[in-house]
Amino acid sequence: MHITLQKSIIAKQSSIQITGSKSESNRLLLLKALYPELSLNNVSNSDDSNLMTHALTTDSGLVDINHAGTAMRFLTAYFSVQEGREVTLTGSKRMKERPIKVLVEALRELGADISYVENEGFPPIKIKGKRLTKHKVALKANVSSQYISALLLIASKLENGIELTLEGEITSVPYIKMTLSLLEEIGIESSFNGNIITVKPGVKNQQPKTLTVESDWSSASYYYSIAAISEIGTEITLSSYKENSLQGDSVLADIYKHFGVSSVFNNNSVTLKKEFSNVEPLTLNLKNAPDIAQTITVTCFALGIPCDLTGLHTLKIKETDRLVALKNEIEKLGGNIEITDKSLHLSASNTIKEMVSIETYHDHRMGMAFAPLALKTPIIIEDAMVVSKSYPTFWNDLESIGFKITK
Ligand SMILES: O=C(O)C1=C[C@@H](OP(=O)(O)O)[C@@H](O)[C@H](O)C1
Ligand SMILES: C=C(OP(=O)(O)O)C(=O)O
Repeated sequence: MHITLQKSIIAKQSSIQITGSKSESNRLLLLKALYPELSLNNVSNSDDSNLMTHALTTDSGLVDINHAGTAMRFLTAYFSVQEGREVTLTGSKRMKERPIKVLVEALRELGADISYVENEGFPPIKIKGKRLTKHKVALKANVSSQYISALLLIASKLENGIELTLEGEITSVPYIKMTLSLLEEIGIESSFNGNIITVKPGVKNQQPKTLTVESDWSSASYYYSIAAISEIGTEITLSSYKENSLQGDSVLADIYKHFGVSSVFNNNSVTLKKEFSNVEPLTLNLKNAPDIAQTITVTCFALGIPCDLTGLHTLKIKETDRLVALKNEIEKLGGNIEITDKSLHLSASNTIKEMVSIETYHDHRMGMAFAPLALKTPIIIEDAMVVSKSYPTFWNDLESIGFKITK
C-alpha cells in the first residue's frame, strides 16, 4: 500500500504513547523463556517482538522470523541450548543475505551443533540443541553487536557461564551494555573490562519479578525530526520514557539540541520543544546509534543543513543497504549525497522536489525517516505498512498530530 503524506494543521502541543523498545523486548522475551518467573510490562507490539514471542512458544521444527535481525541472532543462541530439540531457523529473502557466521562459529566453538541449510555463513540454519560445556570464546566485534548479545543472553544457562574476547573495534556498544544491564536486573552477574566480557552461571536470588520495558527510543527519533522541522514553539510529549535509558538511541535528546529541539523529562514522559532555528553543519559518529542515521540525514536534508555522518559500517547489512537506499531517495528529492561503505556526506540544499515517491526497500526506517519531510512538501511513501516491523501504529500516530494521509 502506497500513501500520500501531507501537512494538515500540526498541533502546537500533542502527545503520543509509543510501544515498548523492540530491543529490550526481544531480550526480555528470551530471558522470560529461560526464567519463567519473570513478568513483563509494555512489551513491544512490533512484528519483530510478535515473531520472537511466537518462536519461543511454538514447538514446530521450522521457525520463520521474517525480517527480524535480533530474533534471528538471539534465537540461534537460544535453540543451541534447547537439549534434544531440532529447529530450522529461517527468515525473509533479505534475512538470508544478512551474515550470521561470526555467531555460528562462536557457538560451535562452545560445542553447538549448527549447520547451514542453503549458503555457508547465512540463514537458514539447522540447530540441534545440546548441553554446551565450554565457556571461553573469541569473536569479531565489528560486524554486529547482536552476535555478542545473543551469547550473553544464554550465558547464565551454561555450566561455567561465558568468557568472551571481543576482537577488533566493538560496534553498537550500548546494545551490549543494555543486554548486561537487563541480565543484572534479573540477578545474573557479569563484567565488561576492555575487550573481555564474563557472565557467571545461574541467577542470584531467583524470585518472581516484574520488569517494565521503556518505550522505543529509535521510534522516538521520528518525532525529534518532526519537532526539528516544525515551527518554533511546537511541543510533542512522548511516553513512556526516562532520562537514564538503557537504550543508546536516547542520545537523540543531546543530538537534537543541535537542531534547536529541547527535551524535558517529567512523569515518565519526555517533551520535545522546538526552541530555535539553526543551520550549522553537523558532524557525528553514529557507531553507537546506527538506527538513527536515516532520521538524522532526513532532518538535515529538510533543514538544508550539510552533514557528515561516520561510523555507519553496519548499515550495509541491515534490513536493506541503508547507505545506498538513502542516496537513491535523497537524490530523487533533489539532494546531493555522497556515500562510502561507512560514512555519508550530505550537501546543503534549499529545494525539495514535490510528490516524490519514496521506495522503502522492506525497511521500516526508510518509511518512517522520510515521513517528516511531508512538513515541507507532499510526499509518497511506498509499501507504507513496512513500519510494522518496529512501530505498527506509526501512521495513525502521525495523523493524530496533524499529518494528512491519503491511501
Ligand atoms: O541488539 C539490538 O537490539 C540491536 C543492535 C543493533 O544492531 P548491530 O549491532 O548489528 O548494529 C541495532 O542496529 C538493531 O536495530 C538492534
Ligand atoms: C537493524 C534493525 O533491526 P534488526 O537488525 O533487528 O533487523 C533496526 O530495527 O533498525
